[in-house]
Amino acid sequence: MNWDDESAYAPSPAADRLVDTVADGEDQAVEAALRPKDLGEFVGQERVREQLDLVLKAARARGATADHVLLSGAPGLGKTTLSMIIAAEMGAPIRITSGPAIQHAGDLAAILSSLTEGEVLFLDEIHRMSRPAEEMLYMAMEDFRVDVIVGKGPGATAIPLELPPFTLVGATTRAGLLPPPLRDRFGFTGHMEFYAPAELQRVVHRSARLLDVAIEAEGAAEIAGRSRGTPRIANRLLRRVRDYAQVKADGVITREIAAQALQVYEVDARGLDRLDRAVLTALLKLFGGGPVGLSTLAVAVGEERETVEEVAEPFLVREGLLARTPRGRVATPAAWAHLGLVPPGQGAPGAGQGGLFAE
Ligand SMILES: Nc1ncnc2c1ncn2[C@@H]1O[C@H](COP(=O)(O)OP(=O)(O)OP(=O)(O)O)[C@@H](O)[C@H]1O
Repeated sequence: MNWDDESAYAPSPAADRLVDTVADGEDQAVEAALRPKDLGEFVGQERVREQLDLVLKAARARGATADHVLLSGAPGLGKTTLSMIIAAEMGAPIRITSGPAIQHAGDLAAILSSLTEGEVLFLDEIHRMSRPAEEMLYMAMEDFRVDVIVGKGPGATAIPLELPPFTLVGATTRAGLLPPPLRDRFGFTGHMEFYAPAELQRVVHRSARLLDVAIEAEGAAEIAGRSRGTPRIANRLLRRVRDYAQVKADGVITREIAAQALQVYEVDARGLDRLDRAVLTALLKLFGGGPVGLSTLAVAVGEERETVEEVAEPFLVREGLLARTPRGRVATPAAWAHLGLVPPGQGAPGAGQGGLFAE
């Protein structure tokens, strides 16, 4: 994706998917209530948690401001939550902004110059900051100083401005997009992984308790298994299943209720939704499992090329259901199994075609 392109900021055509990783309005309204408040409450991410715990404890023992922290990982894995925990653990206030909101170096200078000593500055999508702002940030991170340019042209002068020590917490979906000079200025880098089902089950239990929802262990496991390794999706599915349990049952989320509810919302046992299944079904049924070109596949499902490539495929690839090869998209044996279809030539005699088109 070209980050300088205005269209990159437009909502994704699949933005209202229940399994979308980006927060919608409803998510934002409830997420504040569901965020863990300290490292002890933060589920999973053992390595990052343990290392961060050491960094923060050491800073506290020295009476110093914590080193700058870079958090990388997919949306909805808890980067914002961790930044708030860092501030809370350091007993410091937090300021939250994002790369796209800082288009001019002056925007950044205004924020930096108003920070108080020890404050945490959370910069989400740090890879989308403008180049001049990025260059100003280098100096601010290293020397706690910025040069504010006053005037224009030959008469312009740089006025140095001292900053109080602060902790920058940068978040990015792709650490590889950051220029090395910026990456190198972080004292600690934590890579957030997708969550294991057992961890998501704990997230669901915790959220259910906070939302005052009755849930059985197997109900939480059912939701966790369909949440694509992402707490934000787990919390969203939990809210939809809660609605279903209230309307169709006695309000208690059991395994059956969770499965029935998510069938209504078309999120299958592995977390694939209608779009994912449409792509996979076309690949298997129309193209015999591939290889097929991306454009052809997109036409077959009636979606834009970009939607298939950027919205549907990453999860299918991660799940080992689809492979991107130089000759085109190819389904894996797991894809056939997941949709209950038999690859051509592998069925019982006479079952090939029937299996291919079986539901
Ligand atoms: N480890 C965790 N334990 C419990 N809940 C979590 C955890 N990580 C995330 N959550 C929950 O998931 C939701 C999304 O988390 P958060 O906003 O921190 O993600 P993010 O990585 O910052 O996403 P984005 O990149 O879109 O800003 C929050 O409501 C939070 O409560």
